[in-house]
Amino acid sequence: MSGATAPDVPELTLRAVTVRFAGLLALDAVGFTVAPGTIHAVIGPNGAGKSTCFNVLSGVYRAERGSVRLGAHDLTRLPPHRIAGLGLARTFQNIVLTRGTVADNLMLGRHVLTRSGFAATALRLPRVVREQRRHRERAREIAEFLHLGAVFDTSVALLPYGMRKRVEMARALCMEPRVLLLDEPVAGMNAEERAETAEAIASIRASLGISIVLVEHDMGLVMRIADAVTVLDFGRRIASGTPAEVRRDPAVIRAYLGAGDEGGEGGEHDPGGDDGRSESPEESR
Ligand SMILES: Nc1ncnc2c1ncn2[C@@H]1O[C@H](COP(=O)(O)OP(=O)(O)OP(=O)(O)O)[C@@H](O)[C@H]1O
Repeated sequence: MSGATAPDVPELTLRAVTVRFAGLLALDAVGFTVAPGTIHAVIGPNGAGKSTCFNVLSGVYRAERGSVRLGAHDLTRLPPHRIAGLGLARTFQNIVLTRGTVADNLMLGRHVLTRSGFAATALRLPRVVREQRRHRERAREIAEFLHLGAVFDTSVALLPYGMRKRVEMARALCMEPRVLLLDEPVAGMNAEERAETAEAIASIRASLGISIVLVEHDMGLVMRIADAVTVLDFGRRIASGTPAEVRRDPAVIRAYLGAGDEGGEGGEHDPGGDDGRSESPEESR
């Protein structure tokens, strides 16, 4: 299913990560490994700890205990910009880009890779101009890869919601990450936009061979494109395995039915179990 893994994509490992907010254990000794070049989904009912996990990975929150490693690098105590510099790029759940053109936003993603300092840039030295041109060409390639080539010079404010979210994904890809962290990439999208985004995520993995960590409520999407799934509930890892394995796991079914009891129907938060109540991956296609 997956294409070749890029040669410099290392394993990403969380070991026994614990995060506490004023006595509440948001993550309780959670661990999992993202194998190079795979799509690894982190799922669970509301409040399970998914966003906390994401924020630990990207350096926004610091683990009280445990560790995060990317190959030989210990990321546990690094600030977000150092983690980004080591090749972890993230998208944000609630960001909706409103300013500049698609190109402007993608060039922001290239910023971490820009060598020229402020003075050289201000003076527009020839090597700076060459470097900028190279970055712009690469940004255009990435835009085309995500079917944004036709709107490269268009203001993002004029684009439909789903496309803006894809610009956000392209911006993260412009950082040339080895691991891409996607925080609810299809939240708020209609069915057509969801399908396009699922296709985009699968082709990022297949064509670029990078690892993808996906936090997502849309179970149809997770079951369809993830290689491995970690399930959290109340800050604990309650299951892990392939999509087929976790959707059959009694602890997972129990966790989601519990969430369904509190919040009405299981709906999109349902794991797609075999009990007939669930939205199956096939149904949501
Ligand atoms: N900054 C914070 N301060 C205090 N409590 C927090 C903070 N962030 C998260 N929490 C709590 O930690 C627990 C885990 O929250 P988290 O947002 O990680 O869950 P989630 O699985 O992402 O939920 P959702 O699906 O609703 O986004 C929840 O009980 C939440 O209220």
